Amino acid sequence: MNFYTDDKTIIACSTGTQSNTAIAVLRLSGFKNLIDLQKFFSFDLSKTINRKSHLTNIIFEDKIFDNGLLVFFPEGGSYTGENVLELSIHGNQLNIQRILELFVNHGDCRSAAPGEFTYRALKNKKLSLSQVEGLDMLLNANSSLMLSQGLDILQGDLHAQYLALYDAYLKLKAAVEISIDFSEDVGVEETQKLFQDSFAKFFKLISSLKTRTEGNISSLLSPEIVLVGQTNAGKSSLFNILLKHDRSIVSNIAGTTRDYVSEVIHIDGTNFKLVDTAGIRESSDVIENIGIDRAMNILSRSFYKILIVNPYETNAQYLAKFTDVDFDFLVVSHSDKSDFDSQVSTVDFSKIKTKNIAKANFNSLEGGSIGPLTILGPMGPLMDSGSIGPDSKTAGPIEPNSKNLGPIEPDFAKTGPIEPVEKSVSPMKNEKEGSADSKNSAQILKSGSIEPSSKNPAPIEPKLEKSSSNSQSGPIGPGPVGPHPNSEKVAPIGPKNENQSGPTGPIEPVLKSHIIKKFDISTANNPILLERHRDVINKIYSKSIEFSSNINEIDDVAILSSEVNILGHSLTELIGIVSPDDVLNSIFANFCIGK
Ligand SMILES: Nc1nc2c(c(=O)[nH]1)N(C=O)[C@@H](CNc1ccc(C(=O)N[C@@H](CCC(=O)O)C(=O)O)cc1)CN2
Ligand SMILES: Nc1nc2c(ncn2[C@@H]2O[C@H](COP(=O)(O)OP(=O)(O)OP(=O)(O)O)[C@@H](O)[C@H]2O)c(=O)[nH]1
Ligand SMILES: [Mg+2]
Repeated sequence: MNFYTDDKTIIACSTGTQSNTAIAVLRLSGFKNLIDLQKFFSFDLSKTINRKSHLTNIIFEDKIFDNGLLVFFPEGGSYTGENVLELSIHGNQLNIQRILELFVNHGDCRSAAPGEFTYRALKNKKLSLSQVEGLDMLLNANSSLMLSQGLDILQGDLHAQYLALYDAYLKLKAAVEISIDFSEDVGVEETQKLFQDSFAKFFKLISSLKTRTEGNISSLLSPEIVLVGQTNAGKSSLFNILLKHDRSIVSNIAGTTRDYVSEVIHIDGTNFKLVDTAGIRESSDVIENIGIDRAMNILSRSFYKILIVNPYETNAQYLAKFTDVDFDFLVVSHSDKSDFDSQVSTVDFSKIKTKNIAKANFNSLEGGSIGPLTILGPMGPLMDSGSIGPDSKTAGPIEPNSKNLGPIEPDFAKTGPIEPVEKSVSPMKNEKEGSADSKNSAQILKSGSIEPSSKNPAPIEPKLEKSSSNSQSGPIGPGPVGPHPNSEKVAPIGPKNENQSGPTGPIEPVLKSHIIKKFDISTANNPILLERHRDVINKIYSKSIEFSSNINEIDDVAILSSEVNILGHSLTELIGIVSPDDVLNSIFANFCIGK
């Protein structure tokens, strides 16, 4: 952090130096007296009213450089905590450069390094470390989720929660100290109670923060929707259908490789990267495997995974490659063809794990249509919804795990994360249970997907719900061909659903509503988007579990005391009392000049 060492006056343009704009704001911070800058202004600086704007010419040695507004923020009451002068000038880039040079050459200033105003705000305790991280998130956000969380953090919400945790920690530490000093006077039982109470409060706070670190959070930061499938499955057709109404916001993503194409689509305030993977045309196994590896890579980091299968050109070996992938949607294309149903029945879907299935016609003039599909034959063990109606799994019972978070439960260590609701009842999403373990899956299915839930949400697309029944989607018998032990339970459209018709409609809004619904559910618990915070929170959480197991062996207070200190160290890291240089460096790495 060597460029932040002096306390010279710094100056920069805070409104960007890329293109000409109507107005640009220059900021100077750290000068001793405003009056010392008089030579640059026609306005009499002794008449300056703090934090009010004054019209002035910017001058030097009889030459007028520009006409603009100045605002003075006195030391202690400014963004950086130092004396700050803001100049709103005309935003021509040459004008900006000329005025910056004027101050640097004649005003005892130097150009600010990127992030230096904010660094001074941090140094002068105008911002906490996490507020700086929030600012970074806000300034570099690419979704409304990041914008809102960045602002929340900047405004100190998260910091306040950390302080509450720290406060609970100090009480816990006090309880440890009391037990060392007074345990004989107070009595073992009393001491233990004090301990447990203070630990319970602390643990409650850290647990609720920990739940916000669960799940694949990095996939939410720049969420990708990935289309995979064999050549001619219809991936590009679906890609175009989904992009159709988003052309204005569409942009090419830099860094895409030749083997996939991606575009940004904007759904409900969030930018998603829609990725069309290339079908593999080469006959060589080696090349095909490279292609599949790449698809796997993209899939593993993606937010929403769509598998497209053309039942007329399906290769069982290809499908078998994806048995470990948890798809969000399986779309069986070419539903417009006459012998579609019988063709579908020839495909072995038994190894595919997906949350939703639909048939689709990508070839229609109206932009593609989607409809319910019954897969006749063995179903994938983890499929839980056969139509595009409301996802049953989004509303099931919450995983029993979540109840285990009480502080002094004996088996914290086993306490799984509280998954977002969708995950908790969707067996395929339950990574901890091992998605390939059919025994586990069967158990989860029993409790998760069959139970009709009172919490079932309203259908996401009510108008689609009403649409006419589809002759191709008749009910199926109880796992007619399926040797799979779960086939009866997972049969998406069982014989009991006499009137099962499922919605039929345009593909674009239906898929988008599924995608946004998953995004809403995944972000409902306000996940902590800062990786550093997640790491520290998890560290504190596991240390507290270790700590809790020692509570009952209160005799060895020395150990307890040293453990509580270790806990304290991680906490100060979280709060930013101790900020090692590398932490500061990585936080400031993203800042631009003028911030
Ligand atoms: N013109 C301008 N706009 C801006 C900023 C700025 O520095 N200048 N900001 C910069 O990023 C953001 C706003 N953040 C700011 C935060 C604190 C203070 C400030 O003067 N704080 C004082 C006084 C507070 C008060 O009077 O309520 C302080 O905290 O002591 C100013 C801007 C966005 N817009
Ligand atoms: N009849 C009919 N034709 C379709 C349907 N979906 C796609 N097609 C046609 O199938 C062909 C292949 O579709 P694409 O969308 O290019 O397939 P892809 O999966 O992108 O194929 P690759 O890029 O080679 O991996 C095109 O001629 C489409 O018009 C459908 O639902 N019904
Ligand atoms: Mg294609």
